Amino acid sequence: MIHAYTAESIRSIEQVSLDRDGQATLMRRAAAAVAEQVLVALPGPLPGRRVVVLVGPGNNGGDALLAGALLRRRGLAVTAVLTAPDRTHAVALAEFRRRAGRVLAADSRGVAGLISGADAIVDGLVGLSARPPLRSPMDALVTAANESAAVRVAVDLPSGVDPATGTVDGPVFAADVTVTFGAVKTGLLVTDAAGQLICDPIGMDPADAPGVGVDAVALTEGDLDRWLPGPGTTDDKYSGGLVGIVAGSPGYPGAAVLCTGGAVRTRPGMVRYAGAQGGAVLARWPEVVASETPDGAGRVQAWVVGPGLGTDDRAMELLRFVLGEDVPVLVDADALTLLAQHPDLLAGRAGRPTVLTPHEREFARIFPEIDLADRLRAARSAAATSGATVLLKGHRTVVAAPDGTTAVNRSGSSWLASAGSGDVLSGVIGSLLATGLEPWQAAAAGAFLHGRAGERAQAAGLAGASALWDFLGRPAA
Ligand SMILES: NC(=O)C1=CN([C@@H]2O[C@H](COP(=O)(O)OP(=O)(O)OC[C@H]3O[C@@H](n4cnc5c(N)ncnc54)[C@H](O)[C@@H]3O)[C@@H](O)[C@H]2O)[C@@H](O)CC1
Ligand SMILES: [K+]
Repeated sequence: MIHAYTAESIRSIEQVSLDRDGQATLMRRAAAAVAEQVLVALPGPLPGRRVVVLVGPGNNGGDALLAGALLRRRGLAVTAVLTAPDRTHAVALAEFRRRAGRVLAADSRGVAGLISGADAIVDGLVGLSARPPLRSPMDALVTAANESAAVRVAVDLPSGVDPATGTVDGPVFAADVTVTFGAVKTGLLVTDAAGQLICDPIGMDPADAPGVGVDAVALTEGDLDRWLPGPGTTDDKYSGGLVGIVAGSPGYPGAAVLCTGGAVRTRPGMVRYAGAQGGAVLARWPEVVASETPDGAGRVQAWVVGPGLGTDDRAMELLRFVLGEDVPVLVDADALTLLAQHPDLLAGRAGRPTVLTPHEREFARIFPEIDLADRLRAARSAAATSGATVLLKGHRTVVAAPDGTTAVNRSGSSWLASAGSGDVLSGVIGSLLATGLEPWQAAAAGAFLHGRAGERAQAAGLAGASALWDFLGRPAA
């Protein structure tokens, strides 16, 4: 699991190391970590390779200059472009000059050509103290860097990203690799500008800083192995999780099949389908037990309601029934539209585990007063006000529990933005809810599995939401 921290927490963690090791040591370690990644990213003979280091006025620029000095020692041709020559980190600049690095002011002639012809660009414009949007000349340098074919390496954070929220306002350095120090900043989980994320402790340890807590997490494969062990010899269909699906309507029979498939392929428990599309569901999933209505379905340990359900009176009746049940309920798609029209339904579930899985348009319908610009804050405030766990879909899906526990999903590809993909996700999360995972765990693990299935389907050259089914299981060792 990746733990991420607010910028304020990072500063507290950093302070402990600063007091112990001193700033010069931390900067040297940071610079070494950055230089190493530039070398990794530039295969082949190194002497003469052209590196441009973009240098802002703070310590982030200092790290970048010291990394540039190390690269000079390896024989690379390094030019530092200074955005504020009179406020540049003096010690780092002196070291860079001592290694015969070339120094230019950002407004010098030839900077644009250097950037476009570089083999690697190191972004040391702004780090932890960044307050986007980037001001001139940083904005223009970042735009030029993004147009270059060079490998882009960000120091601590891609400039243009808000460290706390991951939001972007204006140009942002589109990093291939981000080398971050001490601990991951929350914004790095949310942004898609960071590329490959490498966290070098440089001697910092969150455990050293009293009172510092994790702000958000991102799951990794190991978490899934821990949370979802394979079935044991004493397991039966009940211990594997028994999920009920209320989905599909005459207009959208496919949603019932897609959603049920997500559940069938996620856990080895049992899936019940309750609704009018039992014929279509059973034709594809013979292992499912189908009934006409949820009240006649028999025992379930969690319900999923909404995909393709429609928004007519019948759909409303089904939603009312399911929300009246005591087991965990996941509300998706058309059922979210109905919830937006009848907020009382959710209020009536106080204390019973509920998961909402809106995309941004659905979210805006249910929570019209919440600003979506900061997706992390939006999901958190929706969870706090509704009492439900909220999974806000997006390129980086965010899951927030009512108590503020937050996960950001880092698996997946844009391939997942296809029709029916969300129906599969609901089925996946429903089956995880039925195994007894906490709602935020089920939602976060479901988003991870779904994203990973998207990556694997894409790698196999397959498209269409039903392709996800075959890739939800544990990858073969
Ligand atoms: N404190 C320490 O001892 C260490 C700090 N480290 C580095 O230091 C960085 C933080 O350094 P600083 O606090 O000096 O600040 P930064 O280097 O992040 O930012 C420098 C300055 O940029 C300006 N700025 C902010 N937003 C801007 C915008 N949108 N447009 C234009 N200018 C903007 C501000 O005046 C800010 O003070 C970390 O990200 C990391 O790279 C590392 O060297 C590890 C040790
Ligand atoms: K940076």
